[in-house]
Amino acid sequence: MNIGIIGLGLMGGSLAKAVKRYGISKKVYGFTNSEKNKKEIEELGLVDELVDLETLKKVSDVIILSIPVDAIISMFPNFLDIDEKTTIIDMGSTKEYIVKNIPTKIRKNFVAAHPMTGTERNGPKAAMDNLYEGKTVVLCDLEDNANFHVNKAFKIFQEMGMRIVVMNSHEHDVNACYISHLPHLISFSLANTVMSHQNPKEIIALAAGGFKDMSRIAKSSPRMWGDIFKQNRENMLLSIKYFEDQMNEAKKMIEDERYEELEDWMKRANSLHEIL
Ligand SMILES: NC(=O)C1=CN([C@@H]2O[C@H](COP(=O)(O)OP(=O)(O)OC[C@H]3O[C@@H](n4cnc5c(N)ncnc54)[C@H](O)[C@@H]3O)[C@@H](O)[C@H]2O)C=CC1
Ligand SMILES: O=C(O)C(=O)Cc1ccc(O)cc1
Repeated sequence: MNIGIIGLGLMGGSLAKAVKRYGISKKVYGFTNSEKNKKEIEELGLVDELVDLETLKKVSDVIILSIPVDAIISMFPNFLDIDEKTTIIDMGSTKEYIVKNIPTKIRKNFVAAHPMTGTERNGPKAAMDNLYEGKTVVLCDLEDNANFHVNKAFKIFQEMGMRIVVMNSHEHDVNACYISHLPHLISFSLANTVMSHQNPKEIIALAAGGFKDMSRIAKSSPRMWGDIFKQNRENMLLSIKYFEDQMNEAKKMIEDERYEELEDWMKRANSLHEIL
């Protein structure tokens, strides 16, 4: 089998490394729309060959889309003439909007996936050797795919040492919102709160582990996250409301000096770690 990867940043570059290491792909082809990245991809030796999109479509048995979630949607028209045996897999962080917009002609070929692994870094230099091993990948709405394509996707992810979870795309987006999208928004908010202070350097000079833990993902790509917040807008708005409710509850208890209640509130938060 030959795999073609569109977008060779953190996710695509790491995937290229994994499929090569496990011998999953005879040859690994890549396509990027960025001249700057081409040089880096070649210097890092991420793929066997960088090709244009039309060539990638012809030579690949499986096409992997590891580009921002709005770019995935913009790519759809390019795939209307692909061979019925070509599998397309997207790695986007949102799923419902993507699945809803897959053209009927390629719906059976298009497997919607979300690897639950990553970092705050982006671009080809962020590609890692062991990003996927032992991690979970969510596959969505598989009832709309042909078995031939589902089996190919299972084979690739299993051979990379991943655990597969199957879920509908709506449920995926609700869960991903609370476990990933809201935490990223909170981290961006915390970073902006500190950066809006009159002397952020003085504050940051005191930063210990807790602040570093909570602000690491505020370094993530605004381009990538802007698309995710847009595509998961409804779930984001609801989760922000619930988060505001918690902040307001804490604020009120501090205002009213109800410190025993505040402790109980924190004890309830501690219990998360009994199930994490
Ligand atoms: N960063 C993370 O931790 C995770 C990201 N994802 C998803 O994976 C996808 C890729 O994310 P990353 O690899 O982190 O981003 P990245 O920014 O590191 O890499 C994306 C690459 O795609 C290229 N690209 C953009 N539009 C393109 C187009 N139309 N044609 C060809 N190449 C194009 C860019 O030049 C860039 O190098 C996104 O959909 C994201 O939501 C999923 C799980 C984790
Ligand atoms: O860096 C981290 O801790 C992440 O949570 C990375 C991440 C980003 C986006 C995803 O869709 C999944 C994982």
